[in-house]
Amino acid sequence: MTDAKKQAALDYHANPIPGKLSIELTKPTASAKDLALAYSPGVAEPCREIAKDVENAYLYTGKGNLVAVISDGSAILGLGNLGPLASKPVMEGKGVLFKRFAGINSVDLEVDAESPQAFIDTVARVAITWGGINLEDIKAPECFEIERALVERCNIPVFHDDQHGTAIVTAAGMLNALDIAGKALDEARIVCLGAGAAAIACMKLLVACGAKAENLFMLDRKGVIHSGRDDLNQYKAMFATETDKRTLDDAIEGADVFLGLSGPNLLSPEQLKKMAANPVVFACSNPDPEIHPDVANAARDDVIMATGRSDYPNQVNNVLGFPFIFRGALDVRATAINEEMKVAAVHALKDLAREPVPQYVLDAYELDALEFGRGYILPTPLDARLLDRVSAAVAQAAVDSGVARKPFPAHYPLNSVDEVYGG
Ligand SMILES: NC(=O)C1=CN([C@@H]2O[C@H](COP(=O)(O)OP(=O)(O)OC[C@H]3O[C@@H](n4cnc5c(N)ncnc54)[C@H](OP(=O)(O)O)[C@@H]3O)[C@@H](O)[C@H]2O)C=CC1
Ligand SMILES: CC(=O)C(=O)O
Ligand SMILES: [Mg+2]
Repeated sequence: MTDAKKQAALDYHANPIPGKLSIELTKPTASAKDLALAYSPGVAEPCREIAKDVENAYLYTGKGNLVAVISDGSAILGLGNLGPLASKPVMEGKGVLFKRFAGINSVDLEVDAESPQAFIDTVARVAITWGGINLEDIKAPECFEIERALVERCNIPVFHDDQHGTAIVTAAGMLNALDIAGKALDEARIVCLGAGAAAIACMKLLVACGAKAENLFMLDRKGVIHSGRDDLNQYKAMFATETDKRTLDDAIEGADVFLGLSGPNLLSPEQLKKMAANPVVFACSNPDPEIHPDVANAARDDVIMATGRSDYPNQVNNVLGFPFIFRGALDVRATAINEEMKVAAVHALKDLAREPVPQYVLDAYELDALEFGRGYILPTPLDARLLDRVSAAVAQAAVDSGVARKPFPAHYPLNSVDEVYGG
């Protein structure tokens, strides 16, 4: 970013008041009578009802439309471990996206925990407060055990966005991009740079969608993850291949796909030139991709290029997933976000990209035209149809797979966030 853009970003966060979120009141408070309902003595009545039946918390408090965005700051975007407080702008940012795109209220919680177990215990003790938990920017491998333990201990959806949100959006974009390239997922040779939270989940979901394990190379800081290595954790070991390739230079030769979930500027133009025809490059590291789109497009004119950023075409970013996945899950009061719900979200996203783009989206991106193809493999976050398409698909999958505690919402389809509480 230029110095001017960096200053603009700081000004945006600082002015007119610090931060990006505020809390609003939903009930009248103008009179003494109002206060007697909102607080003492009236507030005692819902307390008594919830004590009789915990389900009443959904009726008398904001729990059912409230998601906690929780981080320990150990893997903030691609910036690394900057600690919990430095993660707050990102967590507030996720809250902005929850509210703006799905009408979901959120609180951000930055936890200064001395160990994964301390983090788990802290979150588990306060989990009853919310309708769902979105774990964010927690590094691998700790994130896997943290999510597993919290799923087990909480009876609300617990979802590590960097794993599953990213994997859902990546899989949808990948299916479309390969289709445009004239290639099939089950034949594509895929190189994944990064072997952390996002990378492991993306590769697992791509395999579930049809990618062949023998066509995958995953790399971490030490190079290709192969079966001769004795320094692999159990999550990386699942992707260890029998190969003599050791470096990105070796693995990238003839590859159909490069998926970057690692750090900035790690794929060179020379390496991109070694890929097969019509290469698909998802350089998803934020804020700076593994290869800048301008550099990639200059290196070859047949590349199908995506990044995690909002300021270039083809944004492959979990913002296309988590707001709507939680919307659908909350609206059927799902106890979990399971594989069926994730796959339903993949297909809803993939299919929406093939429909004509509304004029307001073109206006928002200052474009004359946008249609399914190399420069448009996924809907943009500003496409209001995401709210209904993805949420409805997720809600239906929750009902069909038996994790919903309420039927498919009668107030769907959702045309806007103004409709999320029904009529
Ligand atoms: N576009 C999107 O929607 C999303 C993008 N991301 C991006 O993905 C990246 C990883 O995030 P996340 O998985 O949460 O973080 P993790 O800390 O869990 O994983 C980071 C991984 O990147 C690897 N890595 C870092 N530097 C290098 C390098 N120089 N060469 C090879 N591998 C490297 C690490 O290797 P090692 O294991 O050896 O340490 C590790 O496997 C970030 O840049 C983040 O912004 C994440 C989520 C969503
Ligand atoms: C987008 C996101 O969640 C990340 O880069 O970590
Ligand atoms: Mg993240």
